[in-house]
Amino acid sequence: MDALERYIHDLSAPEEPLLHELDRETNLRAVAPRMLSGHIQGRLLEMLVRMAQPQRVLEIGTFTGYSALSMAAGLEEGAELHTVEVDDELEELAQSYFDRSPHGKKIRLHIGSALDVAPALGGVFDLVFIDGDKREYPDYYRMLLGDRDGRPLVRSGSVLIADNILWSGKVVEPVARRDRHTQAVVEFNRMVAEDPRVENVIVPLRDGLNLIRVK
Ligand SMILES: C[S@@+](CC[C@H](N)C(=O)[O-])C[C@H]1O[C@@H](n2cnc3c(N)ncnc32)[C@H](O)[C@@H]1O
Repeated sequence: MDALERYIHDLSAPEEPLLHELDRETNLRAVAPRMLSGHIQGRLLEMLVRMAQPQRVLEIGTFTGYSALSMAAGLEEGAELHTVEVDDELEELAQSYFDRSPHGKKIRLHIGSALDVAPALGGVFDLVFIDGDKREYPDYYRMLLGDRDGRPLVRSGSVLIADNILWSGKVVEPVARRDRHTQAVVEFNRMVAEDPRVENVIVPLRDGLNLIRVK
């Protein structure tokens, strides 16, 4: 961690001990621990949830549960967070941390692809954190806005937060060098920027967040 990063960490709200433990355990046990949101992004997600006061949150891509627990900490009592993970091997670890957290009872963990699970949950979501497979980002967006089956999963005023939308800077590489992940992230960002139904701003925190509000 460089001096500026250390400064940011030291002068932001500290990481909850349970989240610190989850970060460490993820680093010991998970195949790609870098996928975890981490202290500062987790605190930002918590803050955004606290400000938007959603009653119903959807997360696409639970991984070990760090971002779900961060968002749940910002949720009011009675509000709920549905988090969807396609890899059933992650279920036990994520659920064990949800069970230990005072905010865990607000979280419902679903195993399966969000493209199947989310529409089946019914209703609309006030806030969505998109953090699944980058190659599927355009499909997640179509699903959420109702462009797949005519039934939107969001409403006017809903907030979408998409992670990794700078994809380690590869989004500005020449077209010929782009792999499938990069192509999909570039397509997603363009879809959002050209969609008159939403307004958005890209925040260059960590690997980039696209903050999107449905008009
Ligand atoms: C970047 S990680 C999520 C990190 C987590 N949100 C956090 O901040 O700690 C992406 C996760 O999405 C999952 N995933 C990929 N495709 C998915 C899909 N279609 N539906 C649900 N989860 C999916 C992967 O298995 C992986 O665990």
